[in-house]
Amino acid sequence: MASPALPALAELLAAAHVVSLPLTTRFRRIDTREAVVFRGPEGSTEFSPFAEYDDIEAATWLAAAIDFGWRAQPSPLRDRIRVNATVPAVDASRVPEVLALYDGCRTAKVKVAEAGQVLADDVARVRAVRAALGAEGRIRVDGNGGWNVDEAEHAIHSLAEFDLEYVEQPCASIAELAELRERLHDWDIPIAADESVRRADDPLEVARAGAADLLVIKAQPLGGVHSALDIVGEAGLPVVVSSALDTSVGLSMGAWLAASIPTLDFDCGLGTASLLAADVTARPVRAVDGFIEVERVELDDALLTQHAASVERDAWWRARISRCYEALTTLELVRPDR
Ligand SMILES: O=C(O)CCC(=O)C1=CC=C[C@@H](O)[C@@H]1C(=O)O
Ligand SMILES: [Mg+2]
Repeated sequence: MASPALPALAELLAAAHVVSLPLTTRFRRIDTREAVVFRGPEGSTEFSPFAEYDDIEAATWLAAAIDFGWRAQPSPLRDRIRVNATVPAVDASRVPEVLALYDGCRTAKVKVAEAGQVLADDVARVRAVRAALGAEGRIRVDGNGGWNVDEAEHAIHSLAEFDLEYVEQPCASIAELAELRERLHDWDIPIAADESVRRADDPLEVARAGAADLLVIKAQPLGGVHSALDIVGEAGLPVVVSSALDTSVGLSMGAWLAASIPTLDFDCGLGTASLLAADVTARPVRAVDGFIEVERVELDDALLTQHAASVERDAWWRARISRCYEALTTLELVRPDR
């Protein structure tokens, strides 16, 4: 499929606001989230690849921002999305305080396998989540590729008593996921792929390899709503739409994607506005009674000014946008299938 025409770089830069938002809880080893939000002709949109991503990887996130801000979106099939609470790798004693940030969520995703922690930390955290949610609650864990196959097998056996809905990216590689899936065959614990989708050269490889039971799908890393929908259609596996720790604008992109997927059986990881201590809109996309609304987000000028990034960071992001824009014109060489 040919890429739609890009807006001019000058138009993108003129529409851009670079912000730095404090987090309520340390997550992915960061305390502030930097993002660029834009007022596009179709509505507000976001570009917020993590700082360590190179320009080629970040260019796909820019394609997503352009898609959502400059291109008409599919008609949503639902007007609200059920979301999960996201529990960072905090001490078990902090679990009630973190869960309290998510109004009415019946599902929690718990970070495990954090560098510098041990399995007992994970077990204590997941135990505290089960105690807080009760028997009806759904618990999934996310290892972010932090275990090898033996460690993952051992950890999952230790966590199985808490009745896991699935385990997200327990190991880093597709080959490891496939082996672990074999070993867990009799345990009936599904494996979800996240990094093996969003950071892979080919997001469908993990599905083709039969290395996962479901896919975690994120709008920005997959090039936007249209592109992610194509991937979901081709993968033929159940999916969970999740955030990239976006501002409410990026979350609205994720919500739009989730609302456009015909079958959505899992609660989505789009409740993460609760991890931000500030946002770019007066009406943040936060869980109410366990759901977020599917709607366009209005940027708030006062908040954009209040949380504007420093002059240096603003210049860094604008230079990054310019380089990614340049890379977008050559991206087809990198990903010939899209
Ligand atoms: O899925 C969720 O519940 C929230 C989003 C989330 O966990 C993540 C957002 C951003 C970066 C990732 O490290 C992380 C993830 O691994 O899924
Ligand atoms: Mg993940």
